[in-house]
Amino acid sequence: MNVNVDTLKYFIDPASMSLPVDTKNIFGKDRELFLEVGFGNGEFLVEMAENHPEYNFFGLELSLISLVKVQKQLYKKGLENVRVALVDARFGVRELFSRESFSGFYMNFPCPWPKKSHARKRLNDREFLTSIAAILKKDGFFQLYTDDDNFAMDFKRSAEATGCFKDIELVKNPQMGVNTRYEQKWKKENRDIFRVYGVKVMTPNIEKITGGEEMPHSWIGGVIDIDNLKKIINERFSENGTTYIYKNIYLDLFNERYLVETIAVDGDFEQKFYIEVKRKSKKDAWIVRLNGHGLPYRTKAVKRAVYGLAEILKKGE
Ligand SMILES: C[S@@+](CC[C@H](N)C(=O)[O-])C[C@H]1O[C@@H](n2cnc3c(N)ncnc32)[C@H](O)[C@@H]1O
Repeated sequence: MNVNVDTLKYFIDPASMSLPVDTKNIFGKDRELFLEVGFGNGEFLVEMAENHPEYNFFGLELSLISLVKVQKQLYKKGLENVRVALVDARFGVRELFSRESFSGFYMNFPCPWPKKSHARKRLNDREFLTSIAAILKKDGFFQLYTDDDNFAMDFKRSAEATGCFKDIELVKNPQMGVNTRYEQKWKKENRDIFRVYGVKVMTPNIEKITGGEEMPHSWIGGVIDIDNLKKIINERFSENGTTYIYKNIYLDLFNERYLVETIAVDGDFEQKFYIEVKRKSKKDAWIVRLNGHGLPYRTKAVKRAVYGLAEILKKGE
């Protein structure tokens, strides 16, 4: 079965909607809501959704293959109470949702990234646990399963450090499992399994890098100076923790426009996208705006890249 219009109903593209995601309306029915991060083959997400039609479930994944697989399963089973998005959970948990919108957070066998050089990829630092605390309701819970004792201990320590959770516990080889592919795999190898659990008591304040629905754009009257832009291709512009670089210029003669391939980085969140510079003959002006295909999240770096490009092109005015 290929992905079709029906399987796509489960897919949410948060970059193309105003944030936070309207979790009360995207399911059609407002029910208590649970989040799973890194659902992989989706055994847990699908089983939970099937066993609990009274709840809604949201899943975040980085792997497109996993996302497609899960959508097919949901469609086959006719489930209506799940939505999935392709997004890095570090960004997604912090940026996509309203405060206090979930009753529970699940993460099963996340990649442990044991190498020191990969530490930033581990989803168990204080920053990540603070983001989890922000989106959980009071008395909501987090639950982690992992085969990696260091990962489990760091997750627990980070949860404690936030001051946002109570009843935090780390249990070795708990009676109940989650029966995912990775749990089965590690159990076959006789590895120990760890469960970390905690209950939310306090909502922290989080500073988000997204916000507002505004689509950054700028008008330039008359002539633009493309030569000016060519001179700064691959130059790095940095300001207050944001960076942007214009990588390439493509001329689209047919549509009287340029597409400028751009990379924008907020902290360690990188996005690649196109800024469109299009002539509007009626106004005898050019508009500089985000290209609608593959819209990025409108972070500070993305907005600065759009307005910065307009300034560079204006030099020909
Ligand atoms: C080891 S697999 C576990 C899959 C499944 N939960 C299980 O127990 O079988 C880890 C999963 O997390 C996903 N993942 C890794 N980093 C992620 C991130 N930053 N955000 C969202 N998903 C991520 C991977 O794509 C992969 O599917």
